[in-house]
Amino acid sequence: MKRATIELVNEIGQEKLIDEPDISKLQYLQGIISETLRLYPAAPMLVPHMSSNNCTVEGYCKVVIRAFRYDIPRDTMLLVNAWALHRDPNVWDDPKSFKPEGFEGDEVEECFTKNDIVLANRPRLSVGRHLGYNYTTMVSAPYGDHWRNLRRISTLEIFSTNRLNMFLGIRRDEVKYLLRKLSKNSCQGFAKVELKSMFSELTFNIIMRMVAGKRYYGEDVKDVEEAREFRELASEVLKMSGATNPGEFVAVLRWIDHGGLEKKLKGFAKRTDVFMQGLIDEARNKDEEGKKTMINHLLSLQKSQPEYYTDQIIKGLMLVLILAGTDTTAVTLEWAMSNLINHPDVLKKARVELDTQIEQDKWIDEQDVPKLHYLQCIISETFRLCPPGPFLLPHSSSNDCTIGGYDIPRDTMLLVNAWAIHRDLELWEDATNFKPERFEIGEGDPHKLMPFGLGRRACPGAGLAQRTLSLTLGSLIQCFEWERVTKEKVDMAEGNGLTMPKAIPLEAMCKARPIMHKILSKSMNDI
Ligand code: HEM
Repeated sequence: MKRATIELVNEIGQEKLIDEPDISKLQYLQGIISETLRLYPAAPMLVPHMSSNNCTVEGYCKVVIRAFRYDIPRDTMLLVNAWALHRDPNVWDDPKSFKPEGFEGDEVEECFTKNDIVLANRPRLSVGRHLGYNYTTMVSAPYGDHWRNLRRISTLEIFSTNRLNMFLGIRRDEVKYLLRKLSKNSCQGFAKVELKSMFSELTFNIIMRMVAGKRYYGEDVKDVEEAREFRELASEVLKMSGATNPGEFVAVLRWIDHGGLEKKLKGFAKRTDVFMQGLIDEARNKDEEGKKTMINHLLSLQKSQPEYYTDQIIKGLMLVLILAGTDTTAVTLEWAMSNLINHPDVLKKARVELDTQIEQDKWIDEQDVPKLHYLQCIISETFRLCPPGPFLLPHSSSNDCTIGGYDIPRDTMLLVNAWAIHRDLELWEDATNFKPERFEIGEGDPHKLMPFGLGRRACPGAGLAQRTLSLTLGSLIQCFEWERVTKEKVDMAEGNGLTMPKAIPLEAMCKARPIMHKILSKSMNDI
């Protein structure tokens, strides 16, 4: 009580009544609430869950220091004993005592750690100032109430299971466009295809159809001029968002840029803003309430809460989805296919799984994915060896802190070398080889694989990315035979860029399998 009172007086003063925006400053008060919920959870067994399909529950047991995996049949009731977990002596020090300060220590798990809070900030880079509407978008905003608000909006209005299910039709439709394009010359025999640009078109079309209901790449583009402008902007935006002034990372190099990057970013941000505003105005003028695009949805919320859902917030959200949600997924698909083509045995095993788990002649659907364990392992192994964000995104310390025994001053930029952690010989057996099987038996500590980051600032789009990856990769394996263009293995050299691209875009030989003819013969609505 005494410590909480001192914190309140220090952070708020004696005259002012506490208000909700003050809460983020009151770490000890939050510790008291967390500690109360730990010892006295209001729902000790949570609420019963029910498995709607056969599934596997995987985890890591700290008591016996090994991973476990249980096969659970459909219609099983699952009760989570939160009360017992909260008092487990293998997880908590002195579990029966009431100690709010435990939530300040580094030893406490994941999102409760002090470092997770201290490092949930972002450095103020030029990209965030110009393209990120002066650090107000979800990616660039400092840790605080505004950022929390954006995460809340995105969790509820964009990435909720309900919303993702609503957009399933778009993902299926776009994957079908891809399959059709690939099968153009490959129905009679093997044909050479360049996959990088196809994956890029797929992910841009998926995101832009979700955001604005527009297709800007490939066939069936409605407004050719608007699409051309978008494509030009998109390719520049991706280049620019990865652009950094070396001076922002190493102070000695500040002289290098002379303001060149700043100037470019400024002009470019203006053009992007005009384009996004155009899309919002168009949706507003048409007032298509029933149309289920993200813009329409956010505009309907704007009507009831105009102070919250301003045009700028909506444009920021659109931009973030385009920047963070396209190239990342496209690059992962390209690395995954490169790995598969270099490992025909893995490709074969994945196809056998698809052919046995999915009814004959039926095209894979997102609902089939939980049955496709090996496909999931291939995606995890691709993330391990080829993380699209090798350094995650830059974090910044909002206070002095200690990381692994090092004293780190406030406002230090932190880059996490996920690429190196994913190949650390102490963490992974046979670390440099592509072996999806390692994930079949569980790979120990789940935190050592971090393609989406960890903690508060972790990627909110992971669910959407996983769905798109599974459906696309599953379809490519199910519908085509794949071979290398030459006898040589696919070159796996890494190029430069914010999202780690392949240095040489992937080309491969593909031949349509019989199921492709069935898919092509059905109309979009039948499949
Ligand atoms: C394979 C696909 C993807 C990968 C590997 C990936 C990876 C990441 C990583 C590493 C971060 C930074 C985490 C950190 O700061 O520590 C991040 C942040 C973010 N990602 Fe993703 N991402 C992917 C797809 C997506 C998609 C599809 C979307 C949305 C459509 C998305 C939206 C975001 C946003 C908004 C952030 C910023 C979160 C914040 O700062 O609060 N990502 N992502």
